[in-house]
Amino acid sequence: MISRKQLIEQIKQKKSFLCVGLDTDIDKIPEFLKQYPDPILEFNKRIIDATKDLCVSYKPNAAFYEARGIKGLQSLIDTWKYLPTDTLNIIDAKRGDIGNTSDKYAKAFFDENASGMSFDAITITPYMGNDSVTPYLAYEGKWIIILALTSSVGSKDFQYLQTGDGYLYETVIKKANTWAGADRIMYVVGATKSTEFTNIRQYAPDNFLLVPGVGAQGGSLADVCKYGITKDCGLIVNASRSIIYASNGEDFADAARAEALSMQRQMQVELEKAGVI
Ligand SMILES: O=C(O)c1cc(=O)[nH]c(=O)n1[C@@H]1O[C@H](COP(=O)(O)O)[C@@H](O)[C@H]1O
Repeated sequence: MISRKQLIEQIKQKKSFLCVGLDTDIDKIPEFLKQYPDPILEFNKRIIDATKDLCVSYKPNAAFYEARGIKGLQSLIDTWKYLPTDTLNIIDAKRGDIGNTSDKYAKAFFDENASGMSFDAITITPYMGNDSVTPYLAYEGKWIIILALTSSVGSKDFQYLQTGDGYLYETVIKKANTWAGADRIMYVVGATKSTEFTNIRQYAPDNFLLVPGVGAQGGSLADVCKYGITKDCGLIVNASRSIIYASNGEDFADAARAEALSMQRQMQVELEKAGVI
């Protein structure tokens, strides 16, 4: 469990707002790891060991684990057990369903006694509304991270539709703000949408924004910070492939560290510029 205050402290201490995405793909990890009983877990452990002083968050994407069935679920559980307790550990599950089903998703990812996992935060699709979100909020201290404006090309299909109250993504933020405060809700905003950050900050001045889309998707960290950083930082920037697959040789963990270090250094500059540290 990690509170807003603890998250901000971590950011100041590590001079970083990096989230390392554990989108671990059996077809992309180094060959030599295949000798281990669970190559995915072995890969994740080494990535975590190599980056944990440089990042404030980890985000395994559930799809990469679920795609492997029972083996994958076990890797996810064991990865969760290995995650540091002081980082914000996000399950990127992008769930959303009617209340009693959401109850079960919340149990699956937040209740260690039920499932063997208890992440600090979960990504949620908001389109089924209030009752699809409230079951997660029943878990005290846990975060929900609502998709607002995604990094994907397809974001224009729905998120930019005019609702009469602005774009649909703006309506999502305004509505979700009535469900809980900035100590429980974060919003996903893609790094590829950096020019929208000024606008988004009007509706979400204090919320942390989870920002994927730098690295492999081409978003710019400098632009994200220019428009989105706040006095408390207010940003968690995710990179998955550009860090974890920086090399697919025996040096993969060192290469991941080098990539994470380069991002952390840029983040330190931005934190200093914004007066956060
Ligand atoms: O919710 C997310 O994390 C997410 C939202 C979004 O708008 N775009 C996006 O890329 N993501 C996720 O962020 C990660 C990005 O991975 P890389 O492009 O490899 O850095 C993937 O796990 C995506 O599923």
